[in-house]
Amino acid sequence: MDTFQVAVRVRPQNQKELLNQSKSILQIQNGKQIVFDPATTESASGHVRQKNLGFSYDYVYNEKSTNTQIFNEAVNPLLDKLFAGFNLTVFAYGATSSGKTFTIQGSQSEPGILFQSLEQLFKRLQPDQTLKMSFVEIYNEQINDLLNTKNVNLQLRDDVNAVQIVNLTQIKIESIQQTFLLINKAFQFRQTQATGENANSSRSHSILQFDLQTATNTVKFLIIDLAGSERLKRTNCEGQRMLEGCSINKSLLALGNCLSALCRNNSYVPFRNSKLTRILKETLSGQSKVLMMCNVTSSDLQYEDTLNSLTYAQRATYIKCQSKINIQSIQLNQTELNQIIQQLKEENQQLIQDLEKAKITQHLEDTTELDTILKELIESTSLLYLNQCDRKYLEFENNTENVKKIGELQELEQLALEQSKQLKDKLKRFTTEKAQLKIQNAHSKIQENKLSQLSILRGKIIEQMQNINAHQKHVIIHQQEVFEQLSQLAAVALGESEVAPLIKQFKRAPKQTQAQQAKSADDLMLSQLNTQQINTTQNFTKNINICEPKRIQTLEKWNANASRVKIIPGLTRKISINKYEYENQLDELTSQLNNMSGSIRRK
Ligand SMILES: Nc1ncnc2c1ncn2[C@@H]1O[C@H](COP(=O)(O)OP(=O)(O)OP(=O)(O)O)[C@@H](O)[C@H]1O
Repeated sequence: MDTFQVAVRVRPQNQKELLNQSKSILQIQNGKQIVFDPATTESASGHVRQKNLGFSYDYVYNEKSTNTQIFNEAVNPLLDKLFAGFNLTVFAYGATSSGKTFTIQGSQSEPGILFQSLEQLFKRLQPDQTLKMSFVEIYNEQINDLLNTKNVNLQLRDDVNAVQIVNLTQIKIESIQQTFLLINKAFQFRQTQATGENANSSRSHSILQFDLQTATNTVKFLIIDLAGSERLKRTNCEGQRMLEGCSINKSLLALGNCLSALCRNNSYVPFRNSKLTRILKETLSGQSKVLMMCNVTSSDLQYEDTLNSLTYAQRATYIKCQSKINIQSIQLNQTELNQIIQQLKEENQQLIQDLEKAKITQHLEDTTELDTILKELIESTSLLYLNQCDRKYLEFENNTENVKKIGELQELEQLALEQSKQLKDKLKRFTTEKAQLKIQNAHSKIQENKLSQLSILRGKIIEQMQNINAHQKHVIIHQQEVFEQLSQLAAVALGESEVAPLIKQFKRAPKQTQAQQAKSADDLMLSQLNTQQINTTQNFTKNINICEPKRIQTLEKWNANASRVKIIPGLTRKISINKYEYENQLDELTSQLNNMSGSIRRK
């Protein structure tokens, strides 16, 4: 049995996915293999992508698989190992709303693997063994005690082999009922919020630990429900939710980096980069049996997320660490000894096979390592371009509310950039012709990703520009009409000699700009957004206000006549109004013009 096992679970499509008639992009081939975007798939948008990527794992579960089936096949055998003296960690990974919490906690009718494990723990517990429990969450890089809510922001302390959480509450548990109550209460304190994708999204990583103790030995069983990896755009998160999202993504990226280093057997593994990876150091460095439950949906609405999760999980399958039995001073009965002997035999067999493989296929291992690095490079550059394009679009929107998001995206870009740089450095040692060819292919793929992200960005910007232009065009046409009416009224109030130059200036302005600036149809349309024209309009309305006394004078003269007819040179319409209509119209038109100028400027 491998020390690090990976199971993938595909959840049934949810209401949103069904309503959108989304297509399935996953094809489960057997209990161990899955094809992403198989050759026959067509997405909801009709666009055929067909990456046709095959992945294999220790277990693959489909939409109909139940928590009980998963527990019996993947978790229960690991509990044997726990009782034989091995530490054990089960963690759920996946995008937001992919079903992690459902797998761990389950529902009333379908208890998750946590509750099923608990039943087994109590069933197998020997009189000389005790069980203790602790429960924390990591929220925004802060560790909070879920068994004592006053105990927040706990610190970590490095011991020889493990990292300890200082002042952590540990409660001795003696019955299932007592433990259920404690856990259910603790869940209420866990940070959850509604996001665009999940009405009850976990915003923290939760780590539940059971210590199985005898007089001489302690083994640990960790059940971890990670917060969902998320693309900030998809979850529509802002403010606090967005900060949480960034912190979640950062710690998951740190975990991914540790997994990569482990699968390449690097001597240095960057555990210290996040609280999550510091806590998991003991688990991941071979002192624990590990089951990673990777949750995904088959819907093509989550195309990128599913691909990312499957790739992340695939990387974990390369980890070949040897778990050590957790011996302090251990007294084992015959059955336990037999189990350990069997375990050691299996591992020994595995080692012999690995050694043989290593001797014969040294260069193949190099190729595998190169493949892994290139795969990660493609992933991290894709993430980089995605973030860059998201940021560029926010910058284009030029909205003050975006400033914070832009800063956060820049931070993520920086991380992805650093990771890509490190990976590129690693590529330098692969110098054979075959390796160079692979590297060249990967670079073409990276370039392709970049171009496709840029073309999406370009499409979004053009669409937005067209919306803006259509709006501006409409406002300008309307503005000209209003201006014309206003000119006539103003001429009555101010006299033609004062108004005529302003009218001339107003009418001439667009021609100058068009001639100077228009290079294409788009430019021509944009040139109508004429600052000079707006300025003239504003001056014009200002003049009318400044000339208020003159206007009153004119109006007084007007009293003598009940109505008046006037034609202004250069304007086509006649006006025939009385004093009150005149005043009302002038006020209304002036304010309309001001509003429109403001509207154009804002756009
Ligand atoms: N296998 C499944 N069968 C039925 N319903 C499921 C399954 N998996 C998930 N769901 C439902 O999908 C929704 C989202 O699942 P869940 O909350 O477990 O996602 P999550 O990955 O924990 O999300 P987040 O990271 O946002 O906390 C829930 O309503 C859950 O009941």
